Amino acid sequence: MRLWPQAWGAVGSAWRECFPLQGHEVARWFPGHMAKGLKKMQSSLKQVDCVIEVHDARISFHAHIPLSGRNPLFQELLGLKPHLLVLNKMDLADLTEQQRIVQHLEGKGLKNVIFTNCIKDENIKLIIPEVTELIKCSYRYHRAENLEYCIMVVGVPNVGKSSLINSLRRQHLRTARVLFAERTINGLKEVYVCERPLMFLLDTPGVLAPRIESVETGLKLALCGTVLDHLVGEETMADYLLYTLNRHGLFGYVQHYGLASACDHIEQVLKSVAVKLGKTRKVKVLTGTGNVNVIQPDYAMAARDFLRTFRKGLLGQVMLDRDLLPAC
Ligand SMILES: Nc1nc2c(ncn2[C@@H]2O[C@H](COP(=O)(O)OP(=O)(O)OP(=O)(O)O)[C@@H](O)[C@H]2O)c(=O)[nH]1
Repeated sequence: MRLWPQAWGAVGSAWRECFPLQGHEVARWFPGHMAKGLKKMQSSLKQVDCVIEVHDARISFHAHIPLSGRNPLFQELLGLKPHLLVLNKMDLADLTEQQRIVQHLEGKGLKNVIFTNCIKDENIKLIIPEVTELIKCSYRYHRAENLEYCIMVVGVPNVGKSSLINSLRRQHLRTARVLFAERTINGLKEVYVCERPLMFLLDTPGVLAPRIESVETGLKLALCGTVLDHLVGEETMADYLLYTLNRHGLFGYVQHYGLASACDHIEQVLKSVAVKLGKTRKVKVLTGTGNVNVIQPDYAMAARDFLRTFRKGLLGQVMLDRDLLPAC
């Protein structure tokens, strides 16, 4: 829900112009355990006709950052394959500037882009015809004689790769009958998704670019559930979320939590959230007369709820990359 600040008595409020990023070590948030997954993907690429890269639509501008940064060979092979970019979770994204996003991505060489919602199967039917066309227009090397298509689905963790595969199966397989025994290629599961044309998708583990360009990018990825929240810190993430919502004029949180007004101070917001949810905790305080138990708002629980509510889309649709949109 988009409301203007004055609706909540915040007339004249100046929202923070920037978020304090110092003191955060982004490298620590993104564990380097992804090399194994990359290796499996790299060795399977020769048996693949097309790559579907899935990204979170809320961070569309980061979609041109190659997943494969560390491994030039993988990147090279990936570059030879037809490529479709799926910007998923469109239901959670503010797509007011969809046209400009698509133009920006085209400028970066990403010409085939489809926005999807895998929960409601929105735009899913566009994928197989697009992939088929891309393969038909490409050179398949030694696979030219092969009548079945093998598509690799890649993307950072939690963007909806498995959901996309399930959604494609829902849309294209009329029968629950298992027509093909499950196969694996280099340990990656191959899933039957379509009969005509005969198409299999290769599910891959979520893989992140080895180096995240900035703390702010790290925070955006974290808000999208790409890393475990506790590695970044729920309260830091909640603060970055509040900063973003206020800057974007998204004050749905005020109504959702029954706050008196919009506010840019995370501590105050989390306090109100905790009180509203009845989340308190006992803390021992040392006084002159000994230990006393004091009831305090549970800020950690409140931060978790704030993030969960945002991820369910209950605080409004957001484009986390809005600041990166090039000026017209
Ligand atoms: N709102 C919304 N949620 C989605 C959509 N697609 C997937 N999800 C949710 O996003 C979460 C992650 O989806 P997965 O399909 O497990 O993502 P993944 O990319 O396979 O995750 P990894 O295996 O960790 O790499 C799940 O809770 C899904 O229900 C979508 O289009 N909209």
